[in-house]
Amino acid sequence: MSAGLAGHRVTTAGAGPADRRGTTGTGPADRHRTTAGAVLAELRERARAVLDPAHYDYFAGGVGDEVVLGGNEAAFRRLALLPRVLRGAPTRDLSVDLPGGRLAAPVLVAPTAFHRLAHPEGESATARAVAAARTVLVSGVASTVAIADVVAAARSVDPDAAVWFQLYPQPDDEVTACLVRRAERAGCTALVVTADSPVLGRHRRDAEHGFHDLPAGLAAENMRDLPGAAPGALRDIAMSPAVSWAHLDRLRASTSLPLWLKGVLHPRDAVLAVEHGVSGVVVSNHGGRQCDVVPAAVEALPAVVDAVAGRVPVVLDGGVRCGGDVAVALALGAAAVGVGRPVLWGLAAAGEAGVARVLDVLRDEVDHLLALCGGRDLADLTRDQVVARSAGVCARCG
Ligand SMILES: Cc1cc2nc3c(=O)[nH]c(=O)nc-3n(C[C@H](O)[C@H](O)[C@H](O)COP(=O)(O)O)c2cc1C
Ligand SMILES: O=C(O)C(=O)c1ccccc1
Repeated sequence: MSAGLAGHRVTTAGAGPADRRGTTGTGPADRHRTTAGAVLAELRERARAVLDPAHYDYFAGGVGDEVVLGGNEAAFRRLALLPRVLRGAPTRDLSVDLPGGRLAAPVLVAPTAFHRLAHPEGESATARAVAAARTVLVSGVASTVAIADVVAAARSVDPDAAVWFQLYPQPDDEVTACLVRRAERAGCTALVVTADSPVLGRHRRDAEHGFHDLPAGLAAENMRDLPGAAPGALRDIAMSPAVSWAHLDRLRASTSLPLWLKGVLHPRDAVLAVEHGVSGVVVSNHGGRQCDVVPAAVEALPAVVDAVAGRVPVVLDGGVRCGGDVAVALALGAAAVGVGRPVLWGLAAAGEAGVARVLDVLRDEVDHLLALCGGRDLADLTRDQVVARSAGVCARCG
């Protein structure tokens, strides 16, 4: 890496894999001019400009008064990292092994619905970008491309690409079982069960736009040809108000795939999840889309990490918008983070290349931060490095 600085040329030896890439539209020179936060904000604005306002607000919006929506990002701004010094390493290893796949960098793509609202190629474009970045796509049951085609798109880029399948347990066990078989047959390498949605959150923005249905030609393609519906017909994705640990047990018994539980905030639920045989826990408040009274995801993280006590990995999603957010979450004990909306903005703004850019700037910024914090690999980010900061210090967010 080299940069002109006050008339001098400053060179860093062995700056690591970041500088050998450049396949995703963010060349080394570009990296010196911008930040992940600025890139993600710009992509969001481009997405806002190209999307139907109802679709933009479906993606952007949250539940209730959107307290938690804003709180996820705000909570990261209140945390700072204390670097360790004189612990240098010429290169860094950002990879992480999780049940269900290896990530080249600790950022996976959280499940979000209806990617074809953002871009005509929908989840296929997302899957190709994620596979090229050698991380994991958690593909939602509410995808507008069938899961078999999502996995095929990922494997067209990398035959070893890992795609996980997210599902809501359906009130009819037979329907749930059929979805699991579909994910297995497609080649998914893990299942993610979302537990924070026994009922749907109430989204004011959707109500104001009258946005309740997908436009003609788009559908939740995984919901075709399921038990209880006519051939070719679509079933609705149902929420299950009576969902219980027994549903999780049946799911656990029905597949040999690693099972993740997503939407955990209470440490005792994390312990129960481990006792019920999950392979991993996702600390998440659904990006502020379900319950508007909960803490920020990063605020809930440390207690869950402590409760799980290393028995399974913990992933966090919600409000991750820059490399610093990733580093803070990892220092607090997350094995990796998920990003939701930034991927939708990249997809809407520039399709596959836009998603690639989101993943690339985040990975590059984490790599740079790890170097600044004296880390050789992600285990070198530890909780003692996280401290509170006074509010209002981020130039971007105020
Ligand atoms: C438009 C949208 C759709 C979502 N759909 C799902 C879904 O179908 N299943 C699920 O488990 N989570 C869903 N989520 C939640 C994400 O998986 C994730 O928890 C959240 O987006 C993370 O927050 P972030 O957007 O701030 O990164 C959705 C989020 C958004 C924004
Ligand atoms: O919009 C969401 O957040 C979500 O989780 C969902 C649930 C059902 C269908 C589509 C998306």
